[in-house]
Amino acid sequence: MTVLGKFVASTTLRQLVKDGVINKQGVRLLDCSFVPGVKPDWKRFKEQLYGKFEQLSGFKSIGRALYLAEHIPESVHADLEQAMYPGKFERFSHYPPEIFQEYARRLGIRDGEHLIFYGRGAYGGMLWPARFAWLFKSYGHEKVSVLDGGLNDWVQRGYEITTEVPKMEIGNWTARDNLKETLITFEELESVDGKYEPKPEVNVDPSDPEHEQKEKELKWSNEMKEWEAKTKGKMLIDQTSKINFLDTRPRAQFEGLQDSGLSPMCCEAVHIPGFTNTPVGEIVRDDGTIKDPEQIKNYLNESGFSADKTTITQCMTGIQASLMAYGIEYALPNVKPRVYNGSLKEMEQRDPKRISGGNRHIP
Ligand SMILES: O=S(=O)([O-])[S-]
Repeated sequence: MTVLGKFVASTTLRQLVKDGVINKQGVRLLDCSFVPGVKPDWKRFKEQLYGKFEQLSGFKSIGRALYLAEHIPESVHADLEQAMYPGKFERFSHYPPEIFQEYARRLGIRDGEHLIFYGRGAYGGMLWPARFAWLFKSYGHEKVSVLDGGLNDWVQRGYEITTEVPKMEIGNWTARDNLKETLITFEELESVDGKYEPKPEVNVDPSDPEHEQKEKELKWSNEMKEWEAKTKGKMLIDQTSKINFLDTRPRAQFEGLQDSGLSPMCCEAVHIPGFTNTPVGEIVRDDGTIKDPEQIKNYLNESGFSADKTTITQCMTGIQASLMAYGIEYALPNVKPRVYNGSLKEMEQRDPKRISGGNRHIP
């Protein structure tokens, strides 16, 4: 069988579909159509729905409706709202491997299979598929591909679509814990020499009338001064000359010329100083296909990226950052980027002062 690369052309996939390879000869095809909604209440989710895939699969999902309306033959629908869960700070949090494995098995996935992800929407429909590809890599599964140009490219070529849903048996896929290699956490970003020192906090509920007074006291306390002396400018996230910190959002959002989605109540401005803006849209051609590795390399180099440094990608909730990380691995296989999954939405809640670069918010 053809060796499948990180991005698979529609022509290659069509041949696999025609030859009856999908679902039969170790290759699986997953439609990742997804339309993000408001973040569900994380506490209620944790209590009632965490890991309950039977229940979760019964909820209405626009992504699933899109899949049911038309999809590539032999594909099954993979839903990000089931594969991940709303965390306290993250929009999409990672389940422990043994729970994610249950979800993957429900999709019918078996050990050793090659997974091809495709989708629709922005950036050639490759955002959600790349998020899934990165997710599987985070659980130790490297045999992943993304359909180049997504469903749109497939349909443009006049290839067949269907409404038929293949019947899948429960798979036997095994997840491994590769989360530390592919992701970076807030705690690690804010650690000093590998040790995380949490910022002192007021132990009074924000709704308590005493809260404001306690906050003022803490601000000028010796405890806070000591913490600042230990951490200021010394955290991993402060090492901006030694690490490629890439903010993959569109330029207008990075600069604050367009609504960034960040709260003006918490953040002074719109990006973290020292992060380089490398919009992920610039590694995708106008027709929605991925640019050549050489073009991606040149783009990164022109942005000040250095292949010798550690690379960390971020965006708002980890989606654009995943496509960028996946694209970097495609162009530079020796670079092993890590995605800051919580991204700016987590930073906004945990260390909003850090978001102080670029313009102030647009009115
Ligand atoms: O792609 S995103 O996580 O910034 S919404």
